[in-house]
Amino acid sequence: DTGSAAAIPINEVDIAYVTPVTVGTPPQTLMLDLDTGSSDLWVFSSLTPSSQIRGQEIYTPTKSSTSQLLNGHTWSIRYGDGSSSRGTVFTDNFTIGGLEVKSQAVQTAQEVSSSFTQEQSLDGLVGLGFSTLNTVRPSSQLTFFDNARPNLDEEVFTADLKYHATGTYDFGFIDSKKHNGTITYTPVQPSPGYWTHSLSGYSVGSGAFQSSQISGISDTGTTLLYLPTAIVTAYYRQVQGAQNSQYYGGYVFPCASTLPTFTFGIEGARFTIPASYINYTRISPTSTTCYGGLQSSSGLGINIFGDVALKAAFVVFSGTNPPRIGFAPK
Ligand SMILES: Cc1nn(C)c(C)c1CC(=O)Nc1ccccn1
Repeated sequence: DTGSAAAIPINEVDIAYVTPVTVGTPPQTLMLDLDTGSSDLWVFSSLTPSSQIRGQEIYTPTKSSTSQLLNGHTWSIRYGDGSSSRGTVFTDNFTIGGLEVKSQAVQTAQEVSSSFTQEQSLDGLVGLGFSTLNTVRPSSQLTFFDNARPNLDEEVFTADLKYHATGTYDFGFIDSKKHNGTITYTPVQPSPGYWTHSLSGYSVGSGAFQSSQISGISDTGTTLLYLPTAIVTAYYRQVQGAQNSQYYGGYVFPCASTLPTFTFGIEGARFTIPASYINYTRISPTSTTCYGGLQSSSGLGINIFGDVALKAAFVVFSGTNPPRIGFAPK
């Protein structure tokens, strides 16, 4: 089997991407954020207090003839940015881009934090990390990818995220039309459950490539690129008027600044992030101060290769044994 579905930016700065999925019988369509940085599949639902819903579509298990309560099971997740959700669990038929998993664990939210309520175009998440991270108790549940894997033509899914445009997620095949040239693979450390791998180094603008192993996670559910402070200060040193603002919680600069590109290495391959991706957003609609798409990871305890980096490549998440991740130009 294979599947292919759109990755649609939810706002004009690509803060997140959503993908249409269907749950239940007859199918209920929701727009979910496919997130390689977590492993819970949760949705806004008929069990979510209406005070916490602002325009999201919901899954109503009682309207589905194929839903089954997973008795006595609950879940609770907190993301690195402080957002959270929790609730109960049903199993039901679940499809992404024509690929169906029967009896997928669908985690129904009974509480979501304010940042999820405020994200009106996001109806939940599909965790595509390793199932070891799943928070359902007393028995943890498998991700959509782990459930689909035995039926997939190839044990892979790919992310082709785009800057200010709709891209695709493919399951079970590598679409050669979506990338130019070779896919460079590098090993993934599957513990504790993120797609953890190393960059082989970086360069700023036309500067020399600095070889250094930088370990981090490729996370489609995180907007920006978070790297060690030394790298980030070297980058913004090239930007007139840039500063690390306590007030705004990161590097800001005059929107009219000319930003350098940022290049990262995967083994011997090089991927260049255009300056436009790093000129992320104005700090407020009328401001001439802009917030950077490259920020320091020092407070996070982990480096995160989020959408700002991933949209510069065609990315193959390979569930083979051992797992690996591949990057190709596009
Ligand atoms: C670890 C981390 N620290 N900080 C500042 C960020 C943004 C992260 C990553 C993160 O929280 N990603 C996320 C959030 C909600 C849903 C899915 N993914």
